[in-house]
Amino acid sequence: MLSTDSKMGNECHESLILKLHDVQAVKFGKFTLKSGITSPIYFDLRVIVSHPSLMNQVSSLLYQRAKDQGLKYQSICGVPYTALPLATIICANHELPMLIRRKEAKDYGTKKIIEGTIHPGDTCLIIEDVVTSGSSVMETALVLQAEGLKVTDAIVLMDREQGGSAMLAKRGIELHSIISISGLLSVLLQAERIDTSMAERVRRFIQENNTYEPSRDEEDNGSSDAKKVCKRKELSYGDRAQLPSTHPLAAQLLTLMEEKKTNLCVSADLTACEELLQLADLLGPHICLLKTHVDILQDFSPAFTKSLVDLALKHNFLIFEDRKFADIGNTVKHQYEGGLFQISSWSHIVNAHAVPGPGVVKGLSEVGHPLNRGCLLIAQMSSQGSLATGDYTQAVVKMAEEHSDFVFGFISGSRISSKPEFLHMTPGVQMLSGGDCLGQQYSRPDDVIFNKGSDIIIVGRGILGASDMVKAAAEYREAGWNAYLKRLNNSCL
Ligand SMILES: O=c1ccn([C@@H]2O[C@H](COP(=O)(O)O)[C@@H](O)[C@H]2O)c(=O)[nH]1
Repeated sequence: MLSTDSKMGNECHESLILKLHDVQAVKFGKFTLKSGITSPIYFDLRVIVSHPSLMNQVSSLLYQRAKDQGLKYQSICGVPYTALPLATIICANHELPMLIRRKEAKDYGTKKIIEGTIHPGDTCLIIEDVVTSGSSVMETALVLQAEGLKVTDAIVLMDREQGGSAMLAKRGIELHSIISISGLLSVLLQAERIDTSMAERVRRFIQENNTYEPSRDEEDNGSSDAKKVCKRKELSYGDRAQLPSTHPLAAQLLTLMEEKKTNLCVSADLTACEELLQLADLLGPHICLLKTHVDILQDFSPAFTKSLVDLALKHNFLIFEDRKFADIGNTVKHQYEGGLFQISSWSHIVNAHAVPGPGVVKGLSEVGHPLNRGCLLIAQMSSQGSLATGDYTQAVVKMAEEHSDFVFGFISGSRISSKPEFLHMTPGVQMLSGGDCLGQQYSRPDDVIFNKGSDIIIVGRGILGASDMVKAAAEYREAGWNAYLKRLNNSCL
């Protein structure tokens, strides 16, 4: 048993998930869907109308999610029918104007398709119970848009993670979900409502039945995000290692990635040194980087760092201490070089927030540059509500470019610099998108590497929480590498 909090996401909305199972809003077995496909899982959220406390709980979660996301909207519309009463509760409780979409226009009287007062130019928030392909949300959005309303976001109780979010994103609507299918399965598994074989069957079904089909244009160029950065033929990791402007440590990393055929960084968030060393030895052949949080180790000793460095040499990976320095230059110098951990003596890579200004990089560089160490700047974060966006992210890119003798890349959700000498590393990666209950948000390896143009996937609980960590690491490695190859093959001239 690992001493990590790898099952942390499981208590998320646990009581709600168990209640939904109690009232049979989620069922397991063999169900023939409208499309003719046989599914091992079935959702019928309509039943919750008979459970007022559940209706209240779901409505307040939907409202809270919009609030947490900082969404600005003037009205709310529920997708008919199940989400209609949910939208009503939200609007009544918070005195918000509601719009009702009719499924068919009345053939008498006003012939209206939307009931309520429409103010063209206003933003309307869509509420939905379950999203599979996203088509119901889209239908409602189109009707609202035809009336001159803006639709930028939709909140859904359950995302089946079968492509709805990608389809809606392509059409300019961001989908925010309360429960992901992965979170639901973990809770029901832990509560012994289902067994591992059922959970696996559902996971496989979800993965194999993605409804989102990228357009020809997307297939050719990556998604629209990737298209934005695809201005010339993409260089391979190996080619980028050879560029004269590439930092020597970045060159070493890019070279070993090419040699080992891996762009996987494992986030070894464990609290016991021996377990961490065992993990490094076990997963070493699959990874290019091992990321640590040395300050969560309960039994840290200098001997541990020596053993870790030996394993890095044995398996040819680099060590990245995710220290996130964020103080004035003089202080970070001491934090990096001294104290109990003496990070600069064993960690090839560290990272820093840009908040303090360039002094933080200068301070770290005074220690790290003579040792041939390198630094990543945190330009974006995977956590919900992160403030590292927009102009801040751009300012971080500028800071990196101005200190490229020490800074060689970013922690970011996507490629944010077009300079091939910079590396992009993305945390918040799991096989299924979703999140934990403390704000972590997950994207899939393919999305991160192929669509968003990042270089390295950072995976923690997706691997640490698996019953067979080596198998899981091999799967993430394959997914990340295949996405990279797909990107190379699709890059434009
Ligand atoms: O924006 C960020 C920056 C760092 N992290 C770190 O990555 C891992 C993610 O662990 P998971 O178990 O895969 O969620 C963890 O060490 C974070 O401190 C991040 O998640 N997001």
